[in-house]
Formats: sequence, C-alpha cells, structure tokens
Amino acid sequence: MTIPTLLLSPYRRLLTRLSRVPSPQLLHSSLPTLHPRDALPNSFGHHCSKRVLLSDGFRRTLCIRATLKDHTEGLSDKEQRFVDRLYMGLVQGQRACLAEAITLVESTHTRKKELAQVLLQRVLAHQRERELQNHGKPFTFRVGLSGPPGAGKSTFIECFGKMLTERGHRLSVLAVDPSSCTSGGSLLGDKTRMTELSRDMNAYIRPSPTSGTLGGVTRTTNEAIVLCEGGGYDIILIETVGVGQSEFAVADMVDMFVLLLPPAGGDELQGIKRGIIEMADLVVITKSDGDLVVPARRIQAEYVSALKLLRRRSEVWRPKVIRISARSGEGITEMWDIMREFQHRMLASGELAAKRQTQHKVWMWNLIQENVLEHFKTHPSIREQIPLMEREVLSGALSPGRAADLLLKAFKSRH
Ligand SMILES: Nc1nc2c(ncn2[C@@H]2O[C@H](COP(=O)(O)OP(=O)(O)OP(=O)(O)O)[C@@H](O)[C@H]2O)c(=O)[nH]1
Repeated sequence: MTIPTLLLSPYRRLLTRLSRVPSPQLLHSSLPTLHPRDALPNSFGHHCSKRVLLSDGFRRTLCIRATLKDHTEGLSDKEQRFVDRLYMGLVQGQRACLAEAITLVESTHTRKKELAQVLLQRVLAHQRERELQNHGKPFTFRVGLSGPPGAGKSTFIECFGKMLTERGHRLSVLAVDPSSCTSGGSLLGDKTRMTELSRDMNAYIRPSPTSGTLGGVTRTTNEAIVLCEGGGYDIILIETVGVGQSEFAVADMVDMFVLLLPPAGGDELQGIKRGIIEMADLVVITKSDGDLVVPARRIQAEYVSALKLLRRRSEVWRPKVIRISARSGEGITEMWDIMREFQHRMLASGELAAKRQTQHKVWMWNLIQENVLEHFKTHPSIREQIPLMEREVLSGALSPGRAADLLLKAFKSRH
C-alpha cells in the first residue's frame, strides 16, 4: 500500500515548491513513493521523510508533514463530522465545544477514547503551528496550585482570576479532585466556590475527575490542558488539594508549581508532604491580614530558611516565599509579577521548552504504565489467580516476591 491519496496533496505541493528552487532541481523521474510506515508520529502530526535525487546529483532528505489525515482513515463519516465539529468549535473558542471535548477525553468508552485521540492530535498540531509562529516558544502558561483544605485556594483563585481576565488574559481552572472518585462528590471545581469567576466569559472552570488512579489524573488532566489551550486559554491553573499523591502528578504537567499555605501551626500543615515543598517554585502564605499578619510573617521566615536547604532545580530560578491576602487583595499583583518573571526567565533560558518536552515523555510513560498494569490485571490467565495469590501472601504461605514471579510467569507464558 502506498501513502493514502489524501496525503499526496501536501506532498505534491512540497515537491513543487522544492522544484521551484532554481538550483538544484528536483528530478521528477525520481519521485519517491511514500509508504505509511515511513510516517513517524510525533506530538504535532505525522512526519514522512524520503531521500530524493536532485538534478545536481545530490540526495536530500525530503520531509513532509502528513497532517494526520491517515489518523482519521478509520473513522466513519459520522465520526469524522463529529470530530471536525468539535475541533472547529474548539479552536474558534466555543465553550460548549471545549466542554464536550473534555468530556470526550474523560470517556472510558473504547471508541470514544480513539476519537478523543484523533481530536487531540489535531489540537496538538494546531498548537504546534502556533508555537512555530512564536519562534518555537510555548505561548501558554501552565500553573499548578496546591494547598491543604482551607488554605484559601478558592478565595485566591477568584481574586487572582479576576485580575487576570481584567488584564486581557483568558484563564482556565482545572480542579483535580482525587476525592471525587472515592466519595462520589467533588471537593474542588465546584462552581459555588468561585461564583464571580464562573460567570466571567474569559474564565473556564472545570473539575477534572480522575478515574481513581494516578494514571487517571495524568491522562484526563494532561489532555484537558491541551484542549483548553486549543480553545484559546493562555493561562491554565490546575488546582489540587495538597494532601495526596495527585499533586506530584500535577507537578509533572505544569510550568510552575505554586504551594499555598495558611498561616497555621505545624500541626495543621502536617498533612502537607515534604516532597511537595521541594517541588514548589513559589510558596505563598495566604490570609496575611488582620491578626494573621504576625503568624503569616513567622511561617514565611520558616519557609525561607527551609527552602535554602533544598537542592536547586533550576539554573535560573530560586523558589521564593511571599505573603498575600485574597481578602484585601494585598500581594496579588506582586505575586503575578513574580510568576511572570519566572515564566520570562524559564522561556529565555530554554528551560521551559525543555521541561515541557520531558513532561511529554513522562506523560507517555505514565500512560503506558497504567495501560500495561490494566492489561496485566484483566488478562484472562491472571485475573482469577490474583485473589488467590493475594490470600497466599496475606497468610504468609507465599512471599510477595514469589507470588509476583508466579503471576508474571503465567502472564508471559500466555504472550
Ligand atoms: N482572613 C482571611 N481569610 C481568608 C482569606 N482567604 C480565604 N479565607 C478564608 O479561609 C477559609 C477557607 O477559604 P477557601 O478559599 O474556601 O479555602 P480552600 O483552600 O479553597 O478550601 P477547600 O475548599 O476546603 O479546599 C474561608 O473561610 C475564607 O473566608 C484571606 O485572604 N484572609
């Protein structure tokens, strides 16, 4: 099978453009035939490359971008129209299409998952196009925001978000709520928590329910970020409650990680894991107003000393500790200035682009890990043995290592 006809038009255009170059001329007799297996998928489409013979006798590698038409090959007309409609609506900034697209990526239905991937590839291609116009630099800012319950996250986001939209930004708030899968209710992302912002046409608030695993956080949140950016939102805030594991996953998908801490004693902050502080690019002591100014200053000083002991993660940025009050608005604009300074330094040094590239790799491996584990657990030859092995391990009849070996052996022998 040669490359699908649909792909030939961008290919031909490129060849024509190349042959217009006065010297060397492309020898049309040596037009290569591209095979779909030559296509290398990457984050923004499919690349095909072929060595071609030019009139000056040199061989050159011709690269074409086969903009994903092959991806959509297996879609029915109805599915194609559905993806087209969502994509067009999304890039035109229609909120309903963005909401529908996020629902699609959250779906666990096999076919819908496939459609979601087709849509995502198109959105990523669109984004990459915009990045190329921006000299290869990311044009959006992804911020992770974490803090213990009651730290003042929603009050802060309401105040901060309004300031951003007044300055002409379009803000998307994705709330990752690991509790929603166990309690059935949503702790974060509840619109009643940010009443004014949820009425703002330049803000989009959305809970990001997880499928109960960390991989669930990775998949749906990463994909929701891409869709929001495709929908024209330039600042993406990802909110988590800083008491679990999900913020570690979130730190792996953002440009900047901000930790909000209330001016409370050590006991109240015990739920905060040490590792989270190490990931913070900015520590913000909230509610620094009235009687709380004094404890806020004390906590600030404690964290300034604590951060000095941590290993530097960036060549161009040292984590800072500041105080704010969302109630009085004090410190909010200064905080934004600091965040912009961070973004500027990370962009200028190339660290931000490199970070995003690494995050794409982490994203892929997280998904592989999740899928492989799922495949293992649900495999017919394993599924029934798992409860038995677990019982044997619990009773001490089998060591965990031996049980794992037996299960893995059974799995491998069926492959
Ligand atoms: N004094 C003062 N109180 C604040 C400030 N910001 C928030 N609060 C209060 O702190 C409490 C918790 O605020 P929230 O914004 O709901 O905190 P949260 O972190 O979103 O809490 P969860 O929804 O439980 O995660 C509320 O009673 C707020 O009124 C502030 O800047 N100053």
